[in-house]
Amino acid sequence: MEGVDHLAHERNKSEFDVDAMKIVWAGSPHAFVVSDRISKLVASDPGFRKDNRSTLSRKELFKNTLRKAAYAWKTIIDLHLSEEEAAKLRFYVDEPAFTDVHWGMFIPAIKGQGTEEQQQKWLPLAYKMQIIGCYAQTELGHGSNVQGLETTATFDPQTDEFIIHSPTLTSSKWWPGGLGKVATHAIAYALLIVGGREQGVHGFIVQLRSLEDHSPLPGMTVGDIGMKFGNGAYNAMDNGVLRFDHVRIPRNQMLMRCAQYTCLCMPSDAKLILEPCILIRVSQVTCEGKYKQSDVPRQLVYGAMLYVRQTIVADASCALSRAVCIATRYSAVRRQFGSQNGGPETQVIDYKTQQSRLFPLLASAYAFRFVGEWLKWLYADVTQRLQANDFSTLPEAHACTAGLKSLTTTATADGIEECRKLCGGHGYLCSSGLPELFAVYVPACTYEGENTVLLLQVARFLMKTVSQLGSSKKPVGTIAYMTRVEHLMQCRCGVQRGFAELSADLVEAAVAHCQLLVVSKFIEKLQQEIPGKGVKQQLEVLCNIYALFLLHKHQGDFLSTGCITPKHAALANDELRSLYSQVRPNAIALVDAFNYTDHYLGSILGCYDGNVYPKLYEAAWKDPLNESVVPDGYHQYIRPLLKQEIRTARL
Ligand SMILES: CC/C=C\C/C=C\C/C=C\C/C=C\C/C=C\C/C=C/C(=O)SCCNC(=O)CCNC(=O)[C@H](O)C(C)(C)COP(=O)(O)OP(=O)(O)OC[C@H]1O[C@@H](n2cnc3c(N)ncnc32)[C@H](O)[C@@H]1OP(=O)(O)O
Ligand SMILES: Cc1cc2nc3c(=O)[nH]c(=O)nc-3n(C[C@H](O)[C@H](O)[C@H](O)COP(=O)(O)OP(=O)(O)OC[C@H]3O[C@@H](n4cnc5c(N)ncnc54)[C@H](O)[C@@H]3O)c2cc1C
Repeated sequence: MEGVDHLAHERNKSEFDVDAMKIVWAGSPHAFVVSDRISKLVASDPGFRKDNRSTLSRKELFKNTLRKAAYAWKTIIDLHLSEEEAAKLRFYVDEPAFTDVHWGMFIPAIKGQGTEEQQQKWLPLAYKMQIIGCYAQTELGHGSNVQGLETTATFDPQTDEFIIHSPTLTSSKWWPGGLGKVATHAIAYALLIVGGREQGVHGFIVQLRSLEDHSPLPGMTVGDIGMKFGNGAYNAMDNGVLRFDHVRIPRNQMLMRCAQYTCLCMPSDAKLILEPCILIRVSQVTCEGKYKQSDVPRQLVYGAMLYVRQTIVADASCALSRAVCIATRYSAVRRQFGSQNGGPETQVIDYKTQQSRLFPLLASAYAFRFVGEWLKWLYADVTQRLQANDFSTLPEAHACTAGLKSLTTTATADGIEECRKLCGGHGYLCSSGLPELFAVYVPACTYEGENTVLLLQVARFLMKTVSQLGSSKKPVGTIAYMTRVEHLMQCRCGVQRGFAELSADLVEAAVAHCQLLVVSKFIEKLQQEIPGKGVKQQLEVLCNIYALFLLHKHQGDFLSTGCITPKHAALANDELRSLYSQVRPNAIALVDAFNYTDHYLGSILGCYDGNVYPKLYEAAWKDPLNESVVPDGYHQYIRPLLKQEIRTARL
């Protein structure tokens, strides 16, 4: 029944102002208007169609992505879209592509690490897409261990050039998105050697391909690294391999303004303005071949990763909310068992077991949204401090971005898979949208810092803080709570002693610290004024679910450390069940508040009108396998079997 809203009765049950919640979710009235307009623009344009993606071969998929990227760019130019609108358009086009890395890493790296002259030269080209960039850090042999990178950049004072070279097989660049087939330029990271001395890893702008015919420049061996997990949309991304054979680049292509901090201003209407505004020179190679290093922390060389990690945290809530929207709508449509006197069966969303798996994920989507907002603020704050030569909060900012990137991406990847299971058998169909969402999302647990490696960084920061608790240096900001934890105050541990041996436990402590951050930022959000009938109440319920679910899941830890009694644990569980009942009538409206179009969701199970079965049935007939009634291969392989002619058949 086309045009009928099968979820209307669910929407009528809701107890809060959905439109007001949409604004809370978007971040501001302005952000909502932009997001709403651009998502509808993309959804209504057949040029951005994506429902046929899963049937394409890799080559077709890749070419289709190139077409879409070019079409998106044309749309951006023709409609004179602002930077903010253009970013939203790329988001809603929802196709992993070289453009993600060009806009998300290449440009921010030049903005942050490039000198004024480098920015003036390269940024206009990159903004107009007259050059396309990638971010080439990882190598075949080393990803996590950045200091272990083997590519060399040796300064030649005779010619005022660097010689970029891959001395070993393992030094081949491996993984960078966009590198394989598209990028014309790279920010390549290499071990700097000046006057025979190694000076650590630095970034260099290197042209890879001719701007005339796209052929690799002399000394470059470059290609794609092959098919990736899931056979789905991420294969539209040309993750690449690159080997340098004594490639020469001018000295002025070393990124010498090493404070990679891009100023991120958020005025009250939360309109995002990205401006490069920090000028701290960490290191420099002069034409005489002198390496000059200033006394600012060398960690500033990792600033690009800090920036991208906070964008990944913001993105986690988008991916998780998308999966939760699909699973919630489908759970309200799907009925199994429980028919009374020939009446309808029970909606699976009414089963307590379904609620106890689904609603904590709904709460997590909101929780990650708000902690992502806060992390943007933290990043803006550390940026301003660095401007004033105040490096004191850099370790905290690193711990927060690394830890929250790890926590939110792990929970989101697991959550998407749980949503697939919550949809039963139909969740396994590509037309549910969930297999592809999982395949595209799950590498977020690895890229931009493998999640366990990042948690070890948080653990190291926590141990350092604990070791200083008795000193005059009082912990502030996100670690201020430590002074209130008595047994921590009595600890006298060093960072190194026993760290490796206890690292598995320390990683758990790091997760707990990050969870505390998520919960406390949700609570802080609720302390703000939140307009709209019933909106704040709904968020309070979700916040309590998030916190109590964690307490329930980790009650063993809470009980064994004496933080709670068995009675508390039982009370928490009772309260959770009651909170699930409070969410139930509002569940559909709470996912409607994400304001996702059917195009963006890309899921028959999650479609707005809940008209699932006719759509599933119709989609099945569109599968290429159904183009003929008798399949190709019948005469060759099936008939001989059936006719017992298999021994004589030519296979
Ligand atoms: C389809 C896409 C969908 C969604 C994406 C959404 C949004 C993203 C937007 C745009 C991105 C576009 C596309 C994304 C898709 C893929 C792109 C992927 C790109 C990449 O993966 S690029 C490669 C990333 N690589 C890494 O992250 C490597 C991880 N390793 C490290 O960071 C370091 O090597 C490590 C582990 C920190 C170790 O450093 P080191 O060797 O120096 O050792 P130490 O432990 O001794 O540390 C020394 C000291 O420095 C401090 N520190 C470390 N890092 C930082 C930092 N970043 N900032 C500040 N300080 C740092 C550390 O704490 C130590 O301090 P201490 O001495 O203890 O005081
Ligand atoms: C889809 C995708 C896109 C990517 N895009 C890019 C890109 O555009 N540019 C780019 O430069 N790179 C890119 N990468 C590479 C990515 O950044 C690295 O894969 C990532 O940093 C992890 O490094 P690794 O592969 O060396 O993992 P490894 O470090 O080898 O991890 C393997 C295992 O070892 C463990 N481990 C490693 N070190 C430690 C330790 N010290 N203590 C305890 N355990 C440890 C890890 O926890 C993990 O379980 C991409 C990767 C993927 C999957």
